[in-house]
Amino acid sequence: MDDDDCPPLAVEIGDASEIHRSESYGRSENSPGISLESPVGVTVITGYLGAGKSTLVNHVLTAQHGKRIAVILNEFGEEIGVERAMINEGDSGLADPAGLISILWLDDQLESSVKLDSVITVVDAKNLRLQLDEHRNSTSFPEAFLQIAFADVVILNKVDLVCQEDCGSLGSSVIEDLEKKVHNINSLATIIPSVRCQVDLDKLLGRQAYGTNRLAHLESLLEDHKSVSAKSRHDYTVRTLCFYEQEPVDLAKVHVWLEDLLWEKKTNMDIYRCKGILNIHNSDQLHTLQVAVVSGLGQSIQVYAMLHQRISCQFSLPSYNFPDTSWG
Ligand SMILES: Nc1nc2c(ncn2[C@@H]2O[C@H](COP(=O)(O)OP(=O)(O)OP(=O)(O)O)[C@@H](O)[C@H]2O)c(=O)[nH]1
Repeated sequence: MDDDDCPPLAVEIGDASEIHRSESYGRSENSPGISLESPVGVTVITGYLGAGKSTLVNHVLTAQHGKRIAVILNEFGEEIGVERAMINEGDSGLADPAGLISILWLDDQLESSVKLDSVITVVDAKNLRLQLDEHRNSTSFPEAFLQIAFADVVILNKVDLVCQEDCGSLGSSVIEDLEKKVHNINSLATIIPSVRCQVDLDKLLGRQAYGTNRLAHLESLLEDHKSVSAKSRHDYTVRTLCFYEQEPVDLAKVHVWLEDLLWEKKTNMDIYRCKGILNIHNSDQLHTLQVAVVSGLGQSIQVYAMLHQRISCQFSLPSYNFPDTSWG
């Protein structure tokens, strides 16, 4: 197995305060004390046709935030650079954010000048239901699933079209229902309802969703979704599933488990994204886990989270059979 093909390793957390000092969302003249050496954060904005991506970009570019922002447009049709690399991944490459994530999420040791910060998916509140329903008679999932599965933040845009006027009780229940649909696919995504993507940019930029050292953030994210569990064993959509283990785990066993799941594909499922925190035997440090996998088309699954040995997965099979989680 090449190094590149190796399963992801849990990363030891060093002195967190030290790490935070050297990390930033890009370089800002208004951020004294931030190292000029820190990589520039890259936020990937994705979403279905017409959902409001350009509207969001315009908002980001015109809002007063003191950050210096560059936009790279990846429009369909101009086969250059990153886009060509993604097209070569397969015919869904353009709308599936996985290809772009794999290009931007680089090993720290490569000392890249850019760093993947987070994936933001804009969805159209009016059409989301239709877009998700498209898969019913298909063997693969429409892009809408993948875009939500990879999202750290989902902007539920155009809520004005589903709740008229002041968004009374009927409107809010429609929004709650849509939020539920999104969380069924990806329970760890932060959902922000919006009109014309008018979202507080502090909630979008600099999230460090792929950071290996934001322990408190990751822990509270996972804790909030502790209740997510394998409720339905018959579900044909992409979804999230959680595992939780009380006792410290053996890192080697976790590696084998991940290998079976991600590389050997013993479950015959595709994994998109894993996040987690591990309490390892004989280690006085907690370990975090971040995985993003570029998968092919077809049945899909997403292992998402571990909280002290808790893992959640999004999956798409009529029944599932995860490798035994005896990590102790
Ligand atoms: N009613 C309503 N219209 C919106 C909202 N946000 C965006 N729009 C409109 O929706 C249309 C599509 O918005 P865009 O921002 O161009 O969407 P996009 O995702 O960039 O579109 P493509 O690049 O074609 O995929 C435009 O006419 C916007 O003005 C919203 O919250 N409510």
